[in-house]
Amino acid sequence: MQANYMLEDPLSLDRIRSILTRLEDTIIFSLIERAQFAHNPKIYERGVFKELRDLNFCGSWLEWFLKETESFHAKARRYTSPDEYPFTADLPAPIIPPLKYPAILYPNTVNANPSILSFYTRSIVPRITMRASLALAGVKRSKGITGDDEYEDDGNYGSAATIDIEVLQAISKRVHYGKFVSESKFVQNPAAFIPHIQSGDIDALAALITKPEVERKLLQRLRKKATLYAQDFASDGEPLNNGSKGKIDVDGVVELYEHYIIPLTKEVEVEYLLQRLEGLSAEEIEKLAKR
Ligand SMILES: O=C(O)C(=O)C[C@]1(C(=O)O)C=C[C@@H](O)C=C1
Repeated sequence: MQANYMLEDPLSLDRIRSILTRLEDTIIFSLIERAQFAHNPKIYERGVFKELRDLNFCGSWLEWFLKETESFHAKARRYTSPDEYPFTADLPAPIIPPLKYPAILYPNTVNANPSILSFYTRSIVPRITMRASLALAGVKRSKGITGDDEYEDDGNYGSAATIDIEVLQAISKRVHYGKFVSESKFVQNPAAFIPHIQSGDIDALAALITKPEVERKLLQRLRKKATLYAQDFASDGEPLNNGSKGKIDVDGVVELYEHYIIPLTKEVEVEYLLQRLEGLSAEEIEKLAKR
């Protein structure tokens, strides 16, 4: 959570959207970092590393990195914050008492991390690392090394997984902010949502939370930002026009938002709404509807 979040209205939609906008920068920059390395598909497959099997760890290299990193962060109470969601379970307890956060969200069990991990490793990494893998193929071909697999593997398993975690955490935070967006929309007009929550009408809820104009502007802004951040600069700070395609595939970044991040945020928003009345009495719901 932002340090000043207690001072402002935590459910102001403008404030929440400004956090989503700031997270765009974090996501683009971390994708640029990941794109410097080859795909390294080996780090996403379970049981490949003998060294992990020797540690009795049966997950992938990335899963091992997640477990180790999140265990450490959990001790520093990272996951007691309402906008932080770990990818692994059975984490250690914080060694210092949790901060007291005001209860802004309605209690819920919505967690999109399994979907995030799956689309990131299966679709995003291969897409954004294509250039690094192709460059590596050029080097290996010139050295006379053959074999398609080798083109995708630069051996930087630690660096790649470290950045993967940064990207995953940033996407996770962004997607789960959908809960705050949803709560904000719900409290502005509970009566509009309540009948559809009660009938479990997912399409009607999705229609209520969807704002096409906000999405259109977001994608436009994202393309501009990604184009700018992908630009290479000469030592004097002038943009380099050397025919290089830049540090990242801009279309890939826009597609990531269009096809995964925004739809998943909307899914989180709808799932959150579906749980929004759980445990409330008929009288409490009626009172809410009249607000
Ligand atoms: O800003 C909102 O109102 C949101 O719900 C967030 C978001 C997004 O993921 O960026 C999702 C759905 C809307 O159609 C517009 C944008």
